[in-house]
Amino acid sequence: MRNQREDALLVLEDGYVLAGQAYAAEGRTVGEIVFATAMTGYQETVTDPSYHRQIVTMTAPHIGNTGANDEDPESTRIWVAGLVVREPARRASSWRSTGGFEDELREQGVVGICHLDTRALTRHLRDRGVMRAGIFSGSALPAGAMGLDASAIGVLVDLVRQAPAMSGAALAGEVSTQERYVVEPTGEFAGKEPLAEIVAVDLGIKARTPAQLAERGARVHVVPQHTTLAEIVALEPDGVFFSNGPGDPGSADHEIEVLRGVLAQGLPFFGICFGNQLLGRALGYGTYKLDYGHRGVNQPVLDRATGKVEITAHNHGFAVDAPVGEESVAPYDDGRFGRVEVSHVSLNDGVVEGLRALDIPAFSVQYHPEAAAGPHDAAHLFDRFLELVTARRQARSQTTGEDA
Ligand SMILES: NC(=O)CC[C@H](N)C(=O)O
Repeated sequence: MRNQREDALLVLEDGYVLAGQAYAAEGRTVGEIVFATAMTGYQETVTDPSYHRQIVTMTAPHIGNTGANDEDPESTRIWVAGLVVREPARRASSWRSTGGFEDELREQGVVGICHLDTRALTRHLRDRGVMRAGIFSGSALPAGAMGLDASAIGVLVDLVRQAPAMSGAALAGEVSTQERYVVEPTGEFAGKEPLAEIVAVDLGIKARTPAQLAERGARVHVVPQHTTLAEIVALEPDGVFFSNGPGDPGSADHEIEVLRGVLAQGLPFFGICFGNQLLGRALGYGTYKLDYGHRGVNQPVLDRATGKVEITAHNHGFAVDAPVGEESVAPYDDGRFGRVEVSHVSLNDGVVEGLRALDIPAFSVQYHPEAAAGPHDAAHLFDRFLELVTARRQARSQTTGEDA
């Protein structure tokens, strides 16, 4: 905790400005400003690689209350481009805490701002849509800026407008692992022959995702974003998984080409979030940018097949443009991948939240069944994937057995 905070400004590309005080590191940062409504899980949020190049506004008014620990991060570093909080905790209190959250952010150089009206900011973003923004504090503030001098603010707005836009951004390669690694089965499956071999393409993967598969008996080969179809096939997987990740799915051409190859081989496929958008695109549907996206851990989603509602974790700014209602023939290549249905929709705004192919073993969801942080309502989707991959493994071993 610090006693003296520097002045800070939050400046949006449309000229909206809020004054506050420096939080975490001082200096300057730019990115797309979004808001996240989770009341818990701030460590999981800031370490989610899908937030790369985004400044995250926490709508929960107190951040840092439970400190920081080494167990909750979802990746090896903090990815958010900046953090906006109403009121930093003055004292961390939790038996799990091993340090302060703000200290952790500062050590990793994350520039933030606090003591500003995050409710007004969130309403502004809901009205106008998410946009680029910058946080400026300490020596990054030009003279007169805190007095809202027009030319000083103009300089900052110009800096914000020079930042790259999220639309069109291809960012998965910037967050993906550079080296392949393996997550072995855990729990009751530890040390046993894996039930299945799964290749998980890391487009910004969260640690809980391979962990969920490993807990169900799979051996998970986590591979870099630039992995080719031939490299995936060489690992002889029983199924392929595409993770969440930052950026615009409309720019992920390499991934879509690889995914079409995976689907054409009949390999079982499961995708989460970015992975759902890429399945949509591989099948020939479009994607589009939402006005302000879904980010939080209490988003209601309807499973259209069962009529059940799941309360789920979300972090997405783009969505798939596919017809909700009757099944449709996937438009790609004259329908070579057969029929598809929108399996899940958001009960807040009707946005497509899941896809299921009816003629090939592929499905995906726009939300986060790995639930880190968030409710565990959707964990059964990992069971569904394991059923697909183990069924294929059994069918394959029977064929090999007959051949032998
Ligand atoms: N969490 C994710 O995978 C996000 C996917 C994509 N970058 C979006 O914002 O919609």
